[in-house]
Amino acid sequence: MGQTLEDLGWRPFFSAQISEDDGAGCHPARVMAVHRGNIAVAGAGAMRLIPPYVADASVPEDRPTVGDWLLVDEVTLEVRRVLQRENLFKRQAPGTDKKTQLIAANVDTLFIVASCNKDFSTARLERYLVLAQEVGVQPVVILTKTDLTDTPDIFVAAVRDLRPGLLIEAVNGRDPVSVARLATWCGRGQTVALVGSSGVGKSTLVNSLRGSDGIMTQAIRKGDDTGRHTTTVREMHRLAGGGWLLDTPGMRELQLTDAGSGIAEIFDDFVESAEHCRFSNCTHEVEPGCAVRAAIADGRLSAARLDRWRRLTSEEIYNKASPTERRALHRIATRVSTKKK
Ligand SMILES: Nc1nc2c(ncn2[C@@H]2O[C@H](COP(=O)(O)OP(=O)(O)OP(=O)(O)O)[C@@H](O)[C@H]2O)c(=O)[nH]1
Ligand SMILES: [Zn+2]
Repeated sequence: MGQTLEDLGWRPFFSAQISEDDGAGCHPARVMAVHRGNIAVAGAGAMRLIPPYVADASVPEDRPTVGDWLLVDEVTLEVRRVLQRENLFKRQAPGTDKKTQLIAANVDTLFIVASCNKDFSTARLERYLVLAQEVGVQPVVILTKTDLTDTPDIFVAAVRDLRPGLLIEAVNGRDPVSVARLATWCGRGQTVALVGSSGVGKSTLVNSLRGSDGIMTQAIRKGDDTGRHTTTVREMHRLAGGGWLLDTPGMRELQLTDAGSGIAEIFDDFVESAEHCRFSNCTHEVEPGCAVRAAIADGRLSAARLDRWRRLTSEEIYNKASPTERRALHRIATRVSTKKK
């Protein structure tokens, strides 16, 4: 195939992690797909299926996920170690044990997809921006279905208001010429991932970006002879421009977890304002001397954003809570709503 490590996204951040001791008998390879019993890795040589185990893995984060760079033993094909990641998408499995699931690693750009129609929601976009912030990945908001509105500028302006300097592209996802403007982030060795709610046009975008399907994914499928449905694996798709796309159901369903610092950064104006409230535990609802309500009253802060900030903050508390704490939160929530009646 004549593929180089650079084509796969290899760069100084990773090569700097290889020491002379590592040198002999092992080589770097990137995880192109994760199946139930093995992982597909690609390096300077051919794609191979290898066991997913790492000898001294103790926490889930030590295990390889799609997008990871590994040092693989040339003879035994064992994974010696997972190289330090530029970033990592993960989530807590639903249920009580809250096991950590790794979704994807080493993503350069997160496409946050929204459509120019009634489904458009800045609150949702804000959640994804928090996620990008938390993971440490560059977000680009992609507004789709520009062909279905006479006023795409209104949508673009609404997104621009969320955060100064935010990268925004408005496209008709079905038109390859229009989608071509996303090429900047999809070039050789670049990795992009995609989030956005159902129906906004992610698959359409993916199809336009992929052009004719990559040889990579076909090679992986051939090795996966169980005929398993593709949604059970996580894999990278080759893009026409030489980049890589991570599009998995897990990626699409990502929720905010441990997003505390991300929320604080996006709502830094609220956090700062709240420091001037008379009471440190001010809920900014009824308390006297509330600096946040004062700022809203004189137009420095927006009431709609206060609402979103509250929702994100309370959701974060809920996500971090243990099952017992969650039950307690439920009780409090029900008590509050009955009191209001
Ligand atoms: N007119 C127009 N239609 C679009 C555009 N993008 C997507 N669509 C249509 O919108 C519908 C939903 O698009 P999908 O690409 O399936 O949306 P999705 O985000 O992948 O949805 P899920 O698979 O549910 O996550 C399809 O009928 C697409 O043809 C666009 O830019 N313009
Ligand atoms: Zn207050």
